[in-house]
Parts: sequence; C-alpha cells; structure tokens
Amino acid sequence: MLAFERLGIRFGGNQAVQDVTGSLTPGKITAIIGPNGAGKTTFFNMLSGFYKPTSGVITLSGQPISGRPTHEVVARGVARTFQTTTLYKNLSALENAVLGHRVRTKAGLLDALLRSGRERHDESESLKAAHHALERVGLERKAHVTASLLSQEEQKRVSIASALATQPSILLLDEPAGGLNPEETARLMDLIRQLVGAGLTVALIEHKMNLVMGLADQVMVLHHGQLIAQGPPAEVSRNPAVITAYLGSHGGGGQHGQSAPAGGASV
Ligand SMILES: Nc1ncnc2c1ncn2[C@@H]1O[C@H](COP(=O)(O)OP(=O)(O)OP(=O)(O)O)[C@@H](O)[C@H]1O
Repeated sequence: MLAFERLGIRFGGNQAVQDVTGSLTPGKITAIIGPNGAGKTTFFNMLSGFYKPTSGVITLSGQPISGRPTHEVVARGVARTFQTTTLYKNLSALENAVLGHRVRTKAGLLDALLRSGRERHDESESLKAAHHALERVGLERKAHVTASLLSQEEQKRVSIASALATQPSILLLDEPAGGLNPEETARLMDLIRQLVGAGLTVALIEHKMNLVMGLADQVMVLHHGQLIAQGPPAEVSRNPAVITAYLGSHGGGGQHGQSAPAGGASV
C-alpha cells in the first residue's frame, strides 16, 4: 500500500502542498481533484519520485520511499503518466512502450538511445513487457503504427502502455481523459476499470467531476495545497468545504464547465 503522512513541499515562499495524509487503497481507484493550482500534479510528482518532499513521509508497503529517485520508485512498482501526452511521435506504439519501460527503469533516455551493453542485454525483456502492455490497453494490433498516426485516444492508451510496461502494481494517471471527447473518455474509463479489475491500484487526477463520480472508489480534494476532504465521491461532493472551494475558485460556474452532480458540489 502507498501511504503518505503530513506530506508537503515548498518552492521558495510557496507552500505548494501541505500536510497531506492518506493512502491509496489497494485494488481501488482514488481520484485526486481540486481547483487549478491546488497542488494535484505536485502531489503526484512527489509520489512518483520527481520531486523530493520538504516535509512528511511516503511509504510503500511500510518502507519509506520519499525522495527516492524515480527509477527506484518505478522498480518498486509505482508508475505514472503525464498530463500532456509525452509520446515520441515519430516512433511506433511499440517503440514508445519499449522506451517507456527503459526510461523509467534504467538510468535514462540517453542510456536507452545509446544502447549500451546493458541495454542490449535488457532489450528482449523490454520488448516482451512492451508487447504485453500494448495488449493490456487493446493496441496490440497497432503496435507498429507510428504514434502521430494514432487517434488521440489511442495515444493516451500508448502513454498508459508505456507506464504499464514497467509492470507496476500502482499506476498514477495525470488527467488521463484530458482532450478526449465523451465517447473516447467512456472507453478510457472502461480500460481503467479493467486494469483495476485485474488487480492494479490506480490514482488519477481528473477535472471532470461527473467522470470521477462514476469511476472512483475514493476521492481526495486538494485546495491551496491542503487536503480539505476525502471519502467516497457522493459524500465528498456534498462536503461544504469542497463546495465552497470550488465556488470560490470558479464563481459558481464549475470546473471546466462541468455541471454539478445532483445535490453536490459544482466540481
Ligand atoms: N517546480 C516548481 N517550482 C515552483 N513552483 C511550483 C513548481 N511545481 C509546482 N509549483 C507550484 O505549485 C502549485 C501547485 O501547482 P500544481 O501544478 O501542482 O497544481 P494542479 O492542482 O496540478 O493544477 P492544474 O489543475 O492547473 O494542473 C502552484 O502554485 C505551482 O506554481
């Protein structure tokens, strides 16, 4: 289980995340929501080893991992995707997934591209993991298609495959449905449900509250870097602090034009 206690990070005078305590329930979907600038991506950056927390502790199965380098966090089973799709557009879906495996697990991209002796040795392992990951996201048939020729939804699936190629037990998805239309979003959510059904633990950052309502088992709400609510989606959306945070941030219009869930916050 991935847990965090009083987790925080400060950039100069800006306390971007402060005192966040909680955990990701194994085999469940946790959604992290909050107004723009609330600290969601920064929180993910700490969980995945991209940022070193300035306070608090992160543990994985009871072992502290706070501040460990990304490849070490990945090796322990935590992988992530990014808010903007970070694919190599001229490479195939398969090559992207292979790179996803190598870049996340080894010293870095340069190592992967220079194909050092160790890299060559690991090549077949990476390829196997990449094929399997593409299969899991339903893209095995398009393994050799150049990423730029894939639809937006397929590119999102490749990003997920790149993370899955590292064989994680915990997957962190930063706005997985960003830029997708409702049909594509629904299919991507089905994929996430399938992955969780197969045993994966997922945490995702999402702006579309209606999507979170139908998908997440647990919701964490960040506001000005602090955790102002957590619990089941229906409960969180009725929380007065959550409603106030969103109304204050968006003049009552809702995040990204999303309408309010029945009886709940306009988030
Ligand atoms: N590397 C950094 N250096 C300085 N400040 C940073 C850095 N990374 C994040 N921040 C600050 O942390 C705060 C939270 O930003 P973050 O991107 O995590 O919010 P968010 O909730 O993900 O926002 P959005 O919904 O717009 O993506 C912001 O004030 C941001 O400027």
